[in-house]
Amino acid sequence: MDSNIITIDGLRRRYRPSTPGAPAFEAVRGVDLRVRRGELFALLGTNGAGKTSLMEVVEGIAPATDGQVRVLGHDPYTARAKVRPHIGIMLQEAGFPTDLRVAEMARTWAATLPAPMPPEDVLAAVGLAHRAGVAVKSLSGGERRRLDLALAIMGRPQVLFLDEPTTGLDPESRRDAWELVRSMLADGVTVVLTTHYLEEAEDLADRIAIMHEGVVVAEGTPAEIGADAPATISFTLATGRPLPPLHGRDSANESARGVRHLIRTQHLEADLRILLDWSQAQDVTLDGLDARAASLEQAFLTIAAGGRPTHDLSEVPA
Ligand SMILES: Nc1ncnc2c1ncn2[C@@H]1O[C@H](COP(=O)(O)OP(=O)(O)OP(=O)(O)O)[C@@H](O)[C@H]1O
Repeated sequence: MDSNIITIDGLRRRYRPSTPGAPAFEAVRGVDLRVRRGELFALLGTNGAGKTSLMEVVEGIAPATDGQVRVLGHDPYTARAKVRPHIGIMLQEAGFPTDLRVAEMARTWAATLPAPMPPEDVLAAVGLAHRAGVAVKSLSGGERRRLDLALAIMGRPQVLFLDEPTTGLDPESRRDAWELVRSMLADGVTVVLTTHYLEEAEDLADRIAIMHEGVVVAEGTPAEIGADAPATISFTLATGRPLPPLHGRDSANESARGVRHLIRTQHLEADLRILLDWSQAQDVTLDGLDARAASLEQAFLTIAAGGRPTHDLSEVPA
């Protein structure tokens, strides 16, 4: 059996211009991705990177402008009837009728599914059992996200798409949602997640792709992506003076309290040792010294700043 449950090749999505004659906008600009059976794949990116535009095509909500997408072996748009019974979707904006009560909403949704889980069990799983009799429109933002999640998992999907599932949830509810997602993974469900919470991706994801301006600029396990990013060392010197030779690159800025140095390095320990030996020998203080290992967050910030982690790390030899 093919281990890839989703394949995406050369995907492009263009939006028609809102005014005649204006150029079309290409939100997804040639993306190739593979999602393996049973994994959690997280799609990250800056605002407007094209994540939702891509997800909508993979979910079968919108057609591709160009390229090929297969979900469970079918085109999710043209073969929607074959794909839809096996996928669960939690959109950013669900937009369901808000005057129904939570339990009615859950039962109504269950009636549309071939083999639903009992609605009461699903509401309990997302921590909404005590709100079953409340009108959906009266739920808080976080409670609505939980109801969205309940509806997405109710049909026992093979593939679950979660578009920013924990936005608006408080930290405890977020952890509860993660637990629920983990239990879905343990049951063999494949999960595709978009999120702005890097720790969520770092915690849950087997693999991650980071999008920027319509293309995937980094892909791998959280550790692989983080490892491509530089570690950083920062400190302030009261008076400007040349630093000793380092592996990493220094950028220095004048500040009210002296000169602020930011060193980006692939050799954190070695550079830190050089700096500490140097500061002791020179009898200077590294004020506000901060050293951070490479991380997914660093990789993301490098990309958001317009760089690509694997292309932006040329270092000067010590
Ligand atoms: N219907 C549309 N018509 C024209 N442009 C659109 C349309 N929908 C989205 N876009 C543009 O496409 C780009 C990608 O949007 P998209 O919503 O896919 O990004 P995103 O990565 O999901 O962003 P965010 O993290 O902010 O939700 C943005 O520049 C957006 O303005």
